[in-house]
Amino acid sequence: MSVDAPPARDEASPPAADPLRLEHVTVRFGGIVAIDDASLAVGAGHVVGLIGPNGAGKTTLFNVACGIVRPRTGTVRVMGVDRPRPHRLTGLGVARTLQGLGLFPGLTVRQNVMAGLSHGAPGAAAGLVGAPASARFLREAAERAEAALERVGLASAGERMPEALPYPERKRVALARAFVSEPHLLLLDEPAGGLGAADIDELAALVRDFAGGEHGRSVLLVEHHVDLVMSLCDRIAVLDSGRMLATGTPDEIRDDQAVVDAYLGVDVDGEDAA
Ligand SMILES: Nc1ncnc2c1ncn2[C@@H]1O[C@H](COP(=O)(O)OP(=O)(O)OP(=O)(O)O)[C@@H](O)[C@H]1O
Repeated sequence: MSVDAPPARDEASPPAADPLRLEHVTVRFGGIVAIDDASLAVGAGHVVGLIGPNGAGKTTLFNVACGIVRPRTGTVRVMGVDRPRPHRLTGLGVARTLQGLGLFPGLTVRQNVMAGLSHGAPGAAAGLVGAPASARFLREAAERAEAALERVGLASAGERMPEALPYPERKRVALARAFVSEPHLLLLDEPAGGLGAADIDELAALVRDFAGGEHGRSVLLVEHHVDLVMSLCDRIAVLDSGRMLATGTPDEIRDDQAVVDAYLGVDVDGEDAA
């Protein structure tokens, strides 16, 4: 990393077009068709949920959006850029969290969050503690990391090692690492995984706070926790066996018989759909 200051997002000018647009995407792993002609858009200022049964292809489609999986066919546009590589995402105003944690075990909590400001992919975190980063970069990155930690309720955790924190707090460190670059588009893969009800409520508040306001920030949320998706999302897309089964508002998805049959099974209040 050789920049002089952490990347700043221009809050006054969110993207005019959809921050994320996937069209007719097909992904195969050997003989398995993981994604079959699926399309998905996340509009400016929208929170979009991606749900579906185990093995439906949610993480694969998420990884297509992140540039980690290259689809065989289809259009992938992220912040107006065609099929950007993962290392370009931060520079484009995109941040992501992955399933699980993905924290760097040898770095402090603050350094982990600072890594969310680096443009380079491999070795990016090392750049934060090594020679190439300037003193000014490190000072500003540390300040921004502290602000992000404060935002997720971990103001005093910067000097600690992630493995010393309880799992829900480590999940919040991962979220702070995504928030620190002040992205226009946030991609979250199962952020509620392993969390209890109180932590899920806090997560919902943090995502709502991120997406709200006049800045038009957008979120793609892959999640099994249907109540969270229903309460947070403007629109929901439902994948089943790699195909897009339905897209719509939470109410439309809740009432969609094909979705109920394939995935929901019982309504979100916990009563039998039948
Ligand atoms: N790297 C891979 N190699 C081979 N098959 C894969 C690979 N990744 C995913 N698959 C297969 O692709 C399909 C979609 O998997 P994916 O993990 O995207 O589903 P998912 O909806 O995220 O599932 P879950 O909810 O269990 O996380 C599955 O059949 C899976 O076994």
